[in-house]
Amino acid sequence: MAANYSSTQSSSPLNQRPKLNVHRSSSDSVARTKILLLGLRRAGKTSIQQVLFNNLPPKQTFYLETTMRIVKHHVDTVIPLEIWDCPANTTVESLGAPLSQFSTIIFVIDIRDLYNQPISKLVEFIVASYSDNPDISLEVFVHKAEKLQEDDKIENFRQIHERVSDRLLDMSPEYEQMQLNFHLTSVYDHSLHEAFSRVLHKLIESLPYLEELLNVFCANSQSPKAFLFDTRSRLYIATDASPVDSATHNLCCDYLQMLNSFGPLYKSITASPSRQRLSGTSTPNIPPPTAVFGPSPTSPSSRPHASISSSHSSSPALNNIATNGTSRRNGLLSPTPPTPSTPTNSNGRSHSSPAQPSSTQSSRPSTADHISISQHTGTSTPKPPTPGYTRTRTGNKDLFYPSASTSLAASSGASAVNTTLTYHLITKHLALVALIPTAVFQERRGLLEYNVVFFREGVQEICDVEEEVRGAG
Ligand SMILES: Nc1nc2c(ncn2[C@@H]2O[C@H](COP(=O)(O)OP(=O)(O)OP(=O)(O)O)[C@@H](O)[C@H]2O)c(=O)[nH]1
Repeated sequence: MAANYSSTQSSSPLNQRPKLNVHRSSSDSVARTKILLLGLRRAGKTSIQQVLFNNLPPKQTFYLETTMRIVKHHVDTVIPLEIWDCPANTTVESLGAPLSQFSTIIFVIDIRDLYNQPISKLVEFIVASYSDNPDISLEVFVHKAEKLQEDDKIENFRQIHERVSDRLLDMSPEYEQMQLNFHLTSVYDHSLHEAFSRVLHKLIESLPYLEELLNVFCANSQSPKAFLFDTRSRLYIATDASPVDSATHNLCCDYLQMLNSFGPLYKSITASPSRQRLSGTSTPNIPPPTAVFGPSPTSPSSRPHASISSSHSSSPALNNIATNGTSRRNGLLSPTPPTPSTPTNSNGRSHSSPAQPSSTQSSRPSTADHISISQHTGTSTPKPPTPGYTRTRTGNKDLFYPSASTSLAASSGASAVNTTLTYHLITKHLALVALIPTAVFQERRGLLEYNVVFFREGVQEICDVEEEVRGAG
């Protein structure tokens, strides 16, 4: 039920994405997307910023001091953000910058605050945005939702929504054109992460490409759901086309949090500080594991050498993601549905199709050492990981990509499918978290990781373009 009322946005975020509105400050070399965080005193603005981007434990928000002046926070995720945490008395005039500079306004209202004051303030900003920046994305976080019982929560949420709409309609029917999105949020559960992720999606120009990569990955890896997460904030940057259900999102978020917590316990002998310095891609959250895995990379190229391409799609990375049970035809890897009758050896190797990359580690791209060890706990509670990593060398760069997995026991019924939750670091700050049927994970592990290589390549290309635009624009 929560999923139904947590956000009132009706159409796809893709349709609502405003034009790229970025500004470079004199002290900053990158152009940042600006987000305005507004609301009355003690509404929870600073808590939201600190919990999401500073890893502040929710309980410690109690000790935050009142914000006396505007504080600008720089956040580097898939797009560079500048979040303005404003004091309660900020007005359009005292803001010190035109609203046209901002891409999004997030207005925070305490869910128990049904009085006029917050609604008047919100309406003031909506009216000003209408004339200054009609493309701005207006988001209302009805916050501290966990404080109320389910029925009261829904009722208060409805009332706040209704009062804002009525007030705008009373002023002028033209304000109805302003698209307002309401979200129920709390720092004490995952609703805040889910809501902020949805806000972020409207700002990511490259979202359709990331989504397409995820769609292709899911289709070819038999994954029912995959997320691309920002590892530090645990916001999901993109997901595949299947609907997001809160339970799955929460599970993936928890797994990421657990990996973030346990990551520092793992250390690789091969990943010496000098190597990590050389790479410039140390992974602060999940350093590589203690064991020494596999041989050192020998090829100077990070690109897998499989010469697989397709004329059907514009992205080489998309084309190259292989399916479970692939066959090589005319130099292409093309999908063939896995046939149960195909004889396989204990490693899942198909005897009928020697060219299949799905079955063995050795058939994976030769220049990437793929070693990842999964942990099968037989429980749905994520346990400390036994991560692995992929090491890839690009020119003089030595890149480490930790990976981990845990199996989740099917809840009930003989027909229930056991699922494995997998984690693969994709870029310095982005990770792919996917649900994979355990049977597929065990039997087609090589292929899965093969697909991850191409997925990673696609995402890195997109991030490079984004960086180039922001840096040069
Ligand atoms: N129950 C609950 N309390 C919250 C939540 N978020 C924030 N709080 C509490 O609300 C209080 C105010 O939080 P702040 O983040 O300082 O609020 P603010 O809007 O920045 O306040 P000002 O700086 O005065 O404008 C703190 O005691 C927080 O612990 C939430 O989701 N649930």
